[in-house]
Amino acid sequence: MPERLGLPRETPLFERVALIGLGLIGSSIARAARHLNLARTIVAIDRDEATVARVRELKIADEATSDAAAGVKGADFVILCVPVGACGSVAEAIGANLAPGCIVSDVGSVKGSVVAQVQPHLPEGVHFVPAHPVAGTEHSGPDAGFSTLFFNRWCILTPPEGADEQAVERVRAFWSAMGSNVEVMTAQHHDLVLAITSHVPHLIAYNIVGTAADLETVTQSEVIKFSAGGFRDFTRIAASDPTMWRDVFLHNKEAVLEMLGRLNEDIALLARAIRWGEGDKLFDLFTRTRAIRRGIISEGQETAEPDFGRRRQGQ
Ligand SMILES: NC(=O)C1=CN([C@@H]2O[C@H](COP(=O)(O)OP(=O)(O)OC[C@H]3O[C@@H](n4cnc5c(N)ncnc54)[C@H](O)[C@@H]3O)[C@@H](O)[C@H]2O)C=CC1
Ligand SMILES: O=C(O)C(=O)Cc1ccc(O)cc1
Repeated sequence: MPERLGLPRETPLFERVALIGLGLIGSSIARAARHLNLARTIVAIDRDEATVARVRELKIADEATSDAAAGVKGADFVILCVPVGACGSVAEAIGANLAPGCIVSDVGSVKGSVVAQVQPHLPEGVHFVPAHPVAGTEHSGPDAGFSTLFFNRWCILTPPEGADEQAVERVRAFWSAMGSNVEVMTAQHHDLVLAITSHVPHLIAYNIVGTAADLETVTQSEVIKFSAGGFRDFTRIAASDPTMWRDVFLHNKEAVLEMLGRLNEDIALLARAIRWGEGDKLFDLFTRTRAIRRGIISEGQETAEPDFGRRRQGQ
């Protein structure tokens, strides 16, 4: 049974949850929150009128509007689900309308920059608990979301020093109820770890697919025709949302550049091993990396299925 601060399922964790940005992540939260009764009322806010209209059609929220300042009125939990580069302007637009005691959170893939952008716009008495669900896909928009996206995935909270403990626990309870494993760390540590585990891998995917497409000897049809195995996996990642990923790189610049520097050194060593026929070096590395993959699989991250339905029936 996921943690719900000891509340029964009939009692929502929050009264009025305002989600700003109803793309993949925001719409997944809306679906999960409704399915698991985490909010009495869900307010969907998106600046794009077509998205607001689609949210109404999908019936994944109780209210839908493009007016963020009006939409957050009376909310006890507001989650920014917009690209990280938009968090500051959204916080500025809603700041004056946030009720005292309201918890503001986000889902951004970068944390340090989001804290720096958002914090100055939050009035006294509003609690900020940044979050990052380490779960997603290459798809975007309100149709891409699904209620089980966060099940058995990590969600990292990066509360600033001196953050309200009760607010942190309520945000933890929200993500735990959606099936996430919650961990707390500093924003700076988060940005360093995610630079190597997520941001640089995406950059490599964008790069390799771009390079293959640019190669004059490899025509478009051959890239597609022979894209079995490794390259095909890269094309999935490289299909991820351009706005979101542009913002990630611009807002986690230092950590990404640091990790890219390390990566370049290691690639130079690999090139050298290939040039000089040092097969043992290649074999040793590939053996170590295979063990890492097998470790990930045996921890069940790739296989576990959510059981929201069974839980709901108390089984
Ligand atoms: N896509 C993924 O796999 C993951 C994304 N994230 C983070 O979640 C956030 C959202 O990403 P997605 O849901 O994938 O994006 P998305 O592109 O599917 O949705 C973003 C939504 O935000 C809206 N939006 C943009 N600027 C806005 C503004 N100023 N005011 C109101 N609405 C605005 C857009 O109209 C769009 O509907 C990003 O910060 C991203 O870093 C976190 C984990 C995984
Ligand atoms: O689609 C994939 O493989 C992802 O890696 C999804 C993803 C993208 C961004 C995040 O901050 C977290 C998860």
